[in-house]
Amino acid sequence: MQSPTTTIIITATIHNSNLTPNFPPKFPLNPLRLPQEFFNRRTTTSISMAAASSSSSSFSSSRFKVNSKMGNGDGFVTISEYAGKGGVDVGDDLVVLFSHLEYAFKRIAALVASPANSSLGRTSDAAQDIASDRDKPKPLDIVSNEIILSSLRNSGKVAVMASEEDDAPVWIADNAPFVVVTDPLDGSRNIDASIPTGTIFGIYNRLIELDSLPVEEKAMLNSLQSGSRLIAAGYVLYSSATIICTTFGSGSHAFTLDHSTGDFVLTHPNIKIPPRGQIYSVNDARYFDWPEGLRRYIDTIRQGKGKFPKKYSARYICSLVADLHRTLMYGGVAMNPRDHLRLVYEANPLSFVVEQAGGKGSDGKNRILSIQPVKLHQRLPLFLGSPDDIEELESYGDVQQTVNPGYDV
Ligand SMILES: O=P(O)(O)OC[C@H]1O[C@](O)(COP(=O)(O)O)[C@@H](O)[C@@H]1O
Repeated sequence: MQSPTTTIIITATIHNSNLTPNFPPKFPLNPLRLPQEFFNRRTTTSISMAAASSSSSSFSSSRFKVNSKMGNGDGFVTISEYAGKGGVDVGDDLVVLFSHLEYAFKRIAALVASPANSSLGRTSDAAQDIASDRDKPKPLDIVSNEIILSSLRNSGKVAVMASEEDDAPVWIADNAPFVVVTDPLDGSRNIDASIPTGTIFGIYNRLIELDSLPVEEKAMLNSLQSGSRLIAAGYVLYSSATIICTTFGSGSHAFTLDHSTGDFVLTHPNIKIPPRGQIYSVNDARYFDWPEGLRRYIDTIRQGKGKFPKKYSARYICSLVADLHRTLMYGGVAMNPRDHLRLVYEANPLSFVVEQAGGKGSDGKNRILSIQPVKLHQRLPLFLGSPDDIEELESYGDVQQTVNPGYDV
């Protein structure tokens, strides 16, 4: 289905005396395997990162630098190296958990890219018979959920996992330090068209003050922590490249899967979302179900009559992680104005990443990370993006879609 990052290795002998003496290149044309000089030029630039902002964090990572000394001296920095003692030092427990998560993400990347699994993207006949709801979990969602659960169990570091695919949180181990919330495979209904999909995850400390409660109760309360208590979060984009974009509370950083080594290597350190973009991302077939304020906002920026005096362009993949990743790179606003996306599994982790990149996450009125979840599968409108764009959008007041008739596609 989806193709993994492609490594082109030029092996042909070129018989053309007009070509420069340096051609053909003696190295594989893999962007993650550029010649040492090239990578050194980029990595010798030290990158300062702001102090961790979450007071509940179990580690402290005041100011730190990423430079060419980090890693194995080959110019590559893996997530473990970045997060480990030579890097930001988030603590051994979190480094171990991440290495197990990475394994799960690689398995899901292989799964969504495998021709053998194309039928898993469809809702099973049995499921179709009992429900017309388009939210019905598909086999790929379920398999991805099991992959993540198995990695979390094997890590020994997770007390409870709450997943969009499960009705209730799964208690895993009594004394393990972390709580993981996840949407294992978002956008899976796009899979038959090879459109990018994603995993979303958030990590909290286990609340030890709840340890004496019955299992079901402590599982639920640990999972309902406010987004402001996240100690790490991120998303994985399964697209032309497989990318983990993550934050430990001190900037957002993206690591790209190098298929030649199986490592996720740091390719986008300290991402900064542009303060304003020129792209809006929304399913605007819903225009006539929108409230007046949102219609006016979109009409205004389309015509270049907003605070930014240029006409905006529209982009909408209908795959949240992909729409957000583009927004982080280019700026603008990605939104779903109806109460469709989940606070615990989607809005909170993604807002943490966006805020750490200098952007904003809002429900149209309030900062997402300050909303206390009251239900595990709570849904809400979600607006993520450049700070100036989100502020302008919020200034229209009436931007949350309350009409939600349910949509077939
Ligand atoms: O139908 P809408 O409102 O455009 O929703 C699209 C959004 O739904 C999602 O597919 C998630 O919904 P599901 O949980 O039903 O898969 C996102 O990836 C996407 O951004």
